[in-house]
Amino acid sequence: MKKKVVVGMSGGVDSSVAACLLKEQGYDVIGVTMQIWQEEDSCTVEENGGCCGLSAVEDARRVAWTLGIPYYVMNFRKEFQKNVIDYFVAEYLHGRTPNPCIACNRYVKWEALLERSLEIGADYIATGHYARISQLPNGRYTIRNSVTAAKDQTYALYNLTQFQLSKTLMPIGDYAKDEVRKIAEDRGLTVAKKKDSMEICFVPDNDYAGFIEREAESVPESGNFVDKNGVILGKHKGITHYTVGQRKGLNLAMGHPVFVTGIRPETNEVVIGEGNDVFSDHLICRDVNWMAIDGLHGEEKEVLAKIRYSHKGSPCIIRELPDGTVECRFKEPQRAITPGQAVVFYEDECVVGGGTIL
Ligand SMILES: Nc1ncnc2c1ncn2[C@@H]1O[C@H](COP(=O)(O)OP(=O)(O)OP(=O)(O)O)[C@@H](O)[C@H]1O
Repeated sequence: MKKKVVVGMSGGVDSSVAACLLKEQGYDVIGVTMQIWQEEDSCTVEENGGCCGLSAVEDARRVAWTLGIPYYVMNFRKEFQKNVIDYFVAEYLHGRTPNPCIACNRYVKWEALLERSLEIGADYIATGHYARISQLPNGRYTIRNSVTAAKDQTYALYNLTQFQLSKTLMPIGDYAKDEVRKIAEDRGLTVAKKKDSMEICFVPDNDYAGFIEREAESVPESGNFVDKNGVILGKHKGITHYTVGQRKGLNLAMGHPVFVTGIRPETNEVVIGEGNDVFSDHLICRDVNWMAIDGLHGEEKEVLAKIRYSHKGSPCIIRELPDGTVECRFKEPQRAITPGQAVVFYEDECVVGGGTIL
């Protein structure tokens, strides 16, 4: 009997081609668009990057019709609100810089969608992510870099569980973006030339602070910019406007470039320093999800660590601390290690694991 796969269709070219390739490989394919954020009738592709609005649904439906596969829209707004929006707002209010795509992947795209897909008799779910899933000789599942380094999305997928990986297909990871567009064009899929989506789909114009002010129960108040000795340098607009490493928009005339080096929610202070103060050669992370290995078992390990989505990765040694957190010592100091962001460890292009920077 044909294996059944639910493909998460965002109306973009990548997930459309994922559905198309799986159909051609002989799977019984079902297309699903998750409604996760905006109201259906108030949202356009331009506004939200095409992840869940009416035009995304129309595009996905048209592709499903062209491919001759069943297509459904499922409501995941509650799951998205709780696991992504509430977390995003709370992290900023605590002076951290969250990565909502990682939370969305683990808890909404995988936990919620996989659960519902299994309930309707599917064997797998699939997405149009630029990453490849493999099973290692030790039996564990891991995620390997996409063949297209520029599109690689492994960083945002480090938090998937072994069970989730064992039930997932990512057929796009073997292709370059222009190959994906070519496949779409050859098969007559109307989304072949569609623009790529923005980084965070639910924040219009990248205005995080404005979004948080609309979502949070109370608006963050103005407070002091201080130097590392506590000397007051000026007034800030509220801690949610800042992230570690930030230089622009500080409105501080110090006569030389200054940067945010820390955020102190307990005293409502933003700490300011000079270029050198933004560099550090170590970090500690919590809630580590191991992927290629099942833990360090008291050993140290040399890996490549990425400290943000756009970071190219830097060599470091990791070791587990008695409280279960993991320490990461870099060979070279790194710029703007930011609490709340993920650190993801790689070995031979495979995700070893990752956690949240403290
Ligand atoms: N609202 C949604 N409903 C169903 N699946 C989704 C949705 N949003 C994203 N996905 C799935 O997650 C994958 C990665 O999402 P991302 O936002 O990075 O899109 P993308 O790389 O622009 O891909 P696409 O071209 O398919 O939009 C998509 O390819 C799709 O499979």
